[in-house]
Amino acid sequence: MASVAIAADRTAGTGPQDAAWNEAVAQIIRAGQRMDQRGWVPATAGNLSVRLADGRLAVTRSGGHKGFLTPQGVIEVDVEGRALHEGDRPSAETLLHCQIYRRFPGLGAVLHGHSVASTVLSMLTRESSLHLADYEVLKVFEGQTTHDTRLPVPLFANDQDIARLAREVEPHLADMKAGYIIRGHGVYVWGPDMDTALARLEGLEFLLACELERCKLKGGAS
Ligand SMILES: CSC[C@@H](O)[C@@H](O)C(=O)COP(=O)(O)O
Ligand SMILES: [Zn+2]
Repeated sequence: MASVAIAADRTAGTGPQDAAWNEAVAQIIRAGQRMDQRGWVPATAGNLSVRLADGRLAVTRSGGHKGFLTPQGVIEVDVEGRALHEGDRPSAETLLHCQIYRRFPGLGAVLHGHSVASTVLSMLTRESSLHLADYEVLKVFEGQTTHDTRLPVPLFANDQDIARLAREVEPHLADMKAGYIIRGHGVYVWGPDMDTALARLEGLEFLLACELERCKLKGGAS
């Protein structure tokens, strides 16, 4: 992924200054732009994070537009999701990112977006998962080698209490192959690095868009 120029004069309290941190910030900015171009982060929706090789966590600041991030829009948190620099307010959903990093030690990036397809499809069914089957693009997910498979994408009730939502998600995380969806809200997807996480998000969103089209043609949810 190409680098984004990082301003040298960071303001106090916005995080560390070093090459690895700046690269993580650049990846988050680029990914936010990509997600915005695809219409997956309307208004101030979505949040993005990177885990650096030394274990530091870089996450988007709460409330900003993720398509117009600057270096000041990315801040450092600890493994519990607490800002390390006074005055910083990390994403309201930081706990969900931290939970995923804790569960998967090799993980490098977590992405959350609010696409139309994930929002609408998750509100059309009462099932506890959406199922994606027979699509070639399923091979974008880890361990998938054929279209001839059926991947569940778990659905969880939306909740403004993120700690409670994290407790709902926790028992299911280890088995997830393609991320998960919060009903009427959006998707969480991850990968060993930002490029892979973005590819998986793009794959999942493509598949959800296909499912939405099929629903429209059939006149109901699958
Ligand atoms: C447009 S409101 C969206 C928020 O409530 C939330 O779901 C979200 O994705 C962004 O929150 P943020 O705190 O900026 O990371
Ligand atoms: Zn959200």
